[in-house]
Amino acid sequence: MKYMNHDPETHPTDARRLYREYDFVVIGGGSAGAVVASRLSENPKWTVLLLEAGGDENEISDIPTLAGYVQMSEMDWMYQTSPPGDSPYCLAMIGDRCNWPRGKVLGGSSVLNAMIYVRGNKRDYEQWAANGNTGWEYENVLPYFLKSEDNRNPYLTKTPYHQSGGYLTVQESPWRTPLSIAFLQAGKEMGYEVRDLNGEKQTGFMLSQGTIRRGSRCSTAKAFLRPVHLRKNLHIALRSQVQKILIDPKSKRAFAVRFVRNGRQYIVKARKEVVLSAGAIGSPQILMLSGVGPKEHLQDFKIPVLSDLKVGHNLQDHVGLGGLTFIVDDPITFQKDRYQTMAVALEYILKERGPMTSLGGVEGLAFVNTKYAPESGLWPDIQYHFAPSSINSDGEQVKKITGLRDSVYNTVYKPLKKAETWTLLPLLLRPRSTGWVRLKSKDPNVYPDINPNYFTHKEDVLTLIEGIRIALNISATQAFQRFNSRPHKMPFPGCRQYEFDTDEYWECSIRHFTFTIYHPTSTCKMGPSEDPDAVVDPRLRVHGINNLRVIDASIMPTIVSGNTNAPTIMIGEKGADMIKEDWDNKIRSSG
Ligand SMILES: Cc1cc2nc3c(=O)[nH]c(=O)nc-3n(C[C@H](O)[C@H](O)[C@H](O)COP(=O)(O)OP(=O)(O)OC[C@H]3O[C@@H](n4cnc5c(N)ncnc54)[C@H](O)[C@@H]3O)c2cc1C
Repeated sequence: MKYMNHDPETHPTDARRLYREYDFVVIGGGSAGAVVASRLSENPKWTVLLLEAGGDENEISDIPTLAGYVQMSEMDWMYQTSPPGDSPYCLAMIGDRCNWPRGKVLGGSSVLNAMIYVRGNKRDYEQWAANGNTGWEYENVLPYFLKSEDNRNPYLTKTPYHQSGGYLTVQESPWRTPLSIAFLQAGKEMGYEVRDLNGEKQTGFMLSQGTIRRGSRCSTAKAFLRPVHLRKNLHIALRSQVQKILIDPKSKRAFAVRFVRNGRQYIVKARKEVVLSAGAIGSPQILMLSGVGPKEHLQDFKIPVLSDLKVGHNLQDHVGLGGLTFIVDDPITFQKDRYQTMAVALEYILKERGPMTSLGGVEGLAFVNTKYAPESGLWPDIQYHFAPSSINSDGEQVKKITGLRDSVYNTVYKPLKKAETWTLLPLLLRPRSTGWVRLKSKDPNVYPDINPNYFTHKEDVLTLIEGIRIALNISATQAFQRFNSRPHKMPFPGCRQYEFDTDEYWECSIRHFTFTIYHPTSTCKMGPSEDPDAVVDPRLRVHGINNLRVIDASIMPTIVSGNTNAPTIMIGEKGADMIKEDWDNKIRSSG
């Protein structure tokens, strides 16, 4: 028992008896919320309540290669995009709708994600700052990336861009296929550098860095909440779904939160602040239900408007072509039959090594420039995820979680059942097309309308087509030709009328196998009061409302050029520090 108390990896307890009032109530224990709750409760004089709609993570979600199996489980909200309008997408999926998994579990989407650790490009943050978000320049956010980090690759911690000793363990997977080396060699052949893409420059190729610890997933719950599970001033309430933030209409002060737990409704008060960290879908939904959002939209649902803000607008996501598959001859790829064996499982359990530590199957990453990228070459517009597997490699699990239609799977991927395959996912880093999250009902249990509006801007389509052509060039390098790599040319049933490799063929393909790696952001955009689209100010306080902040991926003014988990954790760190600074200043000025 004593050992359990002191083990920094003992799971936090689900608080049974809650106080009526806390200094801070944090809504959502995801990538950002877990960080915020952990950091705020460092002050022993403050009481903090963390409300999380889901339960706890488990042994399955801990295993990196099983990342895809956590989707569509009870840990997943299982959102879907609404069917598209004039700009078609997700046509290869049942009902023309893409699945949008989000974590409904302590640790949030960091429990479902592929664990890839990428910080984005310096210029992303310079752009945020240039748009009025003072304090978010790269030099101001880098210290917060470092503060979290416990990097376990010594060659990286020697540089000024990495740190050890933080809560969040980051490391390369201890295992990889030989094709990962071909991927790096291909990059060199094409004139790119193999470098730390989280370091000085982002352009180039590298082996994936991931949020894993001793071969297992390092979610933000594991990283930031387990080590503080003995703190008396931090209560974590699981299976507690927030319905509304209560805001006094006169003073415009957020003073309490209403939530449902085990079928009962509760109200808990916040003495100092309410912090909303429910993610890019949950946060705008809760704000709108609480009277903060676009006036006309709220009036449609007869919700009294307390602050007329563009909540839910500006939805951004990284989108690309899924299922771009290449075939090789040698038995060196990641196939279910080859790697889901007892020997592999034992290697993972006993040695914390082996194929099961592979980061969601993504072994390599690259950032490259199409002809549309800025001339400096330092702000790439396409990212690749390299996987030594494809849609067919994991039985029908990938088909299930992507929602692929039988007709597509059976004609394009099923014939590859026995083939040795690998995949490149070309992803658009800075999409011009933006979408929205809107209420469908006043009922908090009804999921909102999620419309990413992919490909409404022609430039997005053209850039992605360039990205696909560069991917074909990667397969054509000597590094991959050693394995006789060639593209799988079977068209999607809806694209048979186009000749392979024409622009029309690729546009049709991306509108069919539209693939997101689930990076929705920007629905509660950060910006100064002059910015008509801003929801929160640069200190993450909701415009027009007192004592309410949003701290999660939804505040990004523009999506970062890279995977969004690490930047969201950084936002959690910086947001928590701003709260500390602001309350410190208040005490000083009142004393
Ligand atoms: C399948 C998948 C793969 C991904 N792969 C990667 C990757 O490899 N690398 C990467 O960098 N990024 C990846 N991402 C994206 C990344 O994980 C997210 O950007 C990040 O986790 C977002 O953090 P957040 O704090 O904004 O939201 P979340 O982490 O989603 O947290 C929101 C939390 O709020 C809770 N919540 C929501 N509504 C309520 C409510 N009403 N009441 C109480 N609680 C509520 C949720 O249950 C959740 O725990 C992936 C995402 C997914 C889904």
